[in-house]
Amino acid sequence: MSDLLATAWALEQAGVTPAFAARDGKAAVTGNVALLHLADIDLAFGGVKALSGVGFEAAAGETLAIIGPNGAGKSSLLNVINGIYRPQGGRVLFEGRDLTAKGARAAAAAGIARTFQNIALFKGLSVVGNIVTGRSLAHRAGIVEQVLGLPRARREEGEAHAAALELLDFLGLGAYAERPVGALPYGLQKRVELARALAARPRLLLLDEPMAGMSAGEKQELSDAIRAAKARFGMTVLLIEHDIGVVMTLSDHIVVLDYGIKIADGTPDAVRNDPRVIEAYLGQGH
Ligand SMILES: Nc1ncnc2c1ncn2[C@@H]1O[C@H](COP(=O)(O)OP(=O)(O)OP(=O)(O)O)[C@@H](O)[C@H]1O
Repeated sequence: MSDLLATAWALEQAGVTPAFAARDGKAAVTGNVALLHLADIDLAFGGVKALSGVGFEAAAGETLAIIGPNGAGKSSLLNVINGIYRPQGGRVLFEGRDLTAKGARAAAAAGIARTFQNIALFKGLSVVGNIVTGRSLAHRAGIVEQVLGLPRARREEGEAHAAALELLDFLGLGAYAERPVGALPYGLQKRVELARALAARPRLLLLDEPMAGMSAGEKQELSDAIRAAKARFGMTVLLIEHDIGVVMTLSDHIVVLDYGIKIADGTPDAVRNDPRVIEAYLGQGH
């Protein structure tokens, strides 16, 4: 454990909020303040060690890619960050708040949203209907009010619908708003999933293999949509991606895992030339 982390934990024990964002004022790669800080994460499934002592920082506003061969622990790491998995060791700090093992609802409420490797949309529901569900966390009216259609619930529903349409227009999906999601081509469904995650107005957006199964043209469109969304909403993006070309053009910062261990952490240029990274990929036949 670093001295800094030990100090922060001691402060927390004493009831003082740890201020990782103030770590020399900066995060490692981009020089911005750290939004997410993972420290010494250990995760095992029975005898299988999925993650061993993994730690890194994501700076506010950067695009961070997690890469590594199959089985390296990438999806497990994402599930630790958004509270689905409870690590056996280590800490997840988001904006200085300890989210470790607090669960997926706490992570979502703190401002972390995600998309899934296999599209997780309601296929029979319209595109706009799917986006409105992405905003549900922001709804303040209770379920009883919603069922009874009381004024605040009705107003919030109207606002959510208008905001969803605006978001769809922004992502070039306005023409599909009333179409059932299941009837759209795969590339458009992936963009709808991005729109749904953005509807929650996250400060950290987790993307699990967003380009999987896409054509070159669809990858380009989704990359452009991610860049445009970042420019408009200013959030931090953390993505898992196998397409190294996409990773190199989209990311400011890359963390490389191999067998559950972090083997590299730096800028695309530094990581691309790292002998350990080259060996990990060549050794696995990538
Ligand atoms: N729910 C689970 N139960 C048991 N073992 C698991 C579980 N999830 C992951 N593992 C194991 O943990 C290790 C890391 O898996 P993980 O899916 O996180 O890797 P990954 O880098 O995302 O792989 P891929 O690129 O193939 O998606 C693997 O050995 C995997 O078999």
